[in-house]
Amino acid sequence: MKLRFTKMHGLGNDFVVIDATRLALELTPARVRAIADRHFGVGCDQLLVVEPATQAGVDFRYRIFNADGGEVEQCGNGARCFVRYVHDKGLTKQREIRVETRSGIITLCLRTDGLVTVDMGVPELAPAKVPFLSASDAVVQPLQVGALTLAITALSMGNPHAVQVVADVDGAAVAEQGPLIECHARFPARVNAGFMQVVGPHEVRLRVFERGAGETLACGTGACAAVVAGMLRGLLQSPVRVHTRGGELEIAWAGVGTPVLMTGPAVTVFEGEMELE
Ligand SMILES: N[C@@H](CCC[C@H](N)C(=O)O)C(=O)O
Repeated sequence: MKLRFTKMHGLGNDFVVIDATRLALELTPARVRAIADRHFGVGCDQLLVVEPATQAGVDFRYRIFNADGGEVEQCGNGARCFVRYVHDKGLTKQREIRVETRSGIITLCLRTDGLVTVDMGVPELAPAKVPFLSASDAVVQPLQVGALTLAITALSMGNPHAVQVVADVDGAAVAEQGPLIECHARFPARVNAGFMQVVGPHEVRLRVFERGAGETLACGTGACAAVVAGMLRGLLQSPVRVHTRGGELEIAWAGVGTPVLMTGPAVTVFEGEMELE
């Protein structure tokens, strides 16, 4: 079966995007892994699928698959690419759309300056909602990783995040700690591991070891989670400029119980056709 796709990225977090609005597409984990494979497939951190909405008052269904084949709840950089894609492909003329994801409805806005602002929803702080196994709801919690006790903030941006503050993000043990945190027994759904260096009250540097994809050049939900964690810890004030290895995002948050707003670019790289077995 031949399948048309578009290659996109948000700050180097790269995606294969497929229009399944008029196509019944069976995406098994093995098929997703084959598409995402950087040597034998197209290559991407995540596969994004555009589907018709299944409920009233929503424009599309937005599905997200990690490179490891697992379907997940949310992807921030992907959300910005999603609105650019449906607009560029003529699937909608609206610059503001509402899309359903596994973790609820989010609103995406393609601005006239080309940047995209996404209302990523209200962060979940209760450990059970992350999910994070903990009897305490303290903002900073100890997490035993090998011989180290890390101080993490666990929260959900629709998907699970564990954020720690580091002195120097370039020297952070992302490759060593990332896989151990991702699969830590206290995160039953696994977790995205963020390493944040605070530069000032409105500026951080961030690296994220993503669940199901490894370290990516940027993680949109990771940037939102880092800013929420930093604000809850009293280290940051909104808005915050987040420097990732792939570029910059601006994150705004008015505080507990309010949604996080993420603004950044969305880029189309090329179009193609692949053989899907
Ligand atoms: N790159 C994404 C997050 C993608 C999903 C994540 N790896 C997970 O498993 O939750 C982003 O930009 O938010």
